[in-house]
Amino acid sequence: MYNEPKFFLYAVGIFTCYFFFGILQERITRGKYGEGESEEKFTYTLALVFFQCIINYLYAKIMLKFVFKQGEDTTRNVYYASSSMTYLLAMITSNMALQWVNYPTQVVGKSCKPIPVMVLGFLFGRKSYPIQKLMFVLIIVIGVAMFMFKDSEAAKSTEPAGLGMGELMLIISLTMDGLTGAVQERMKSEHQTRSGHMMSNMNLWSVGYLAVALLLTGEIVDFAEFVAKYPYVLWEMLVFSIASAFGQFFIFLMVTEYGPLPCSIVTTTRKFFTVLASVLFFGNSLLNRQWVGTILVFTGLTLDSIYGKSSVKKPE
Ligand SMILES: Nc1ncnc2c1ncn2[C@@H]1O[C@H](COP(=O)(O)OP(=O)(O)O)[C@@H](O)[C@H]1O
Repeated sequence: MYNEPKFFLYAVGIFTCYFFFGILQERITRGKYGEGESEEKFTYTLALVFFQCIINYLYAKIMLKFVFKQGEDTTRNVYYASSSMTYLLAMITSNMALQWVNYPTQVVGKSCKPIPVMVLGFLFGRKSYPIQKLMFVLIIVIGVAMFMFKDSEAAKSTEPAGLGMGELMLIISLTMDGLTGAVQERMKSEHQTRSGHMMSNMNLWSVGYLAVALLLTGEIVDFAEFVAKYPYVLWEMLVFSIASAFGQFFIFLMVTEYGPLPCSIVTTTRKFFTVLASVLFFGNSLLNRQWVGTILVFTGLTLDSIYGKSSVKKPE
């Protein structure tokens, strides 16, 4: 699978778009608005995701109309309704986790994603994997976590060791990622849902949920006041959402053609390569632990690409 040109193309698409996505996201959410006393931060997660989902939806619709004609969609609405809810909750809780844990901890936590995707895919997605696949995925995840883990940052954390709110948010987020994958697995096997349909419908449902949430929380009012003061933030949000739409397009191609598990392996590997590239780019050398992590990631990926192909249930 990994050596198929199409898989490689989708992976490169995800790597490239999410690279820009990350930069733009940081610019918006960590940027400083205003001067001195009146300096403010951007705290409008719901509004940002709302905007993002609208652009994702429009992009999917445009692609469906002009580029990829994907015919009739027979997918049950309950699948779209539930997977978009879990997809949103995964994004929101992983954002919320940042209030309690630092960014590196969040990334390490979320790099375990392939594990809940496998486990919940098995429990609720009617998908089973050979045991060796589970082993290879574990090797990759342990490698990524070892590579990313920052002893110094973790030691500095003000939170007591163990399960705090941040960890709880990450666990909820990972569970939601796993459930999203499980429902997508069902759409794929029962309805052969195509990428454009899945992307447009999941984002449309999400826009609906977010509209309600924006009204109920009153965030819409605060956000409108913020935009009135700093209108250029809308422009930044637009560029960010376009990067998101391009990236998500490849994500949905990957999910519908290869499945949520390979997709989560690619997105996890992407995070690893981003950090590896930045370490090397800035001329830093790898710590011993990071070398071991790197070797584990490459070993896991190689083994998975050679021996991890088959899924037990689904005839290819
Ligand atoms: N299976 C999926 N279905 C729909 N969207 C997904 C899926 N996997 C990832 N995405 C989208 O891609 C974004 C980035 O995913 P990822 O790189 O795994 O990071 P994280 O989940 O930690 O934010 C997610 O926020 C989500 O919008």
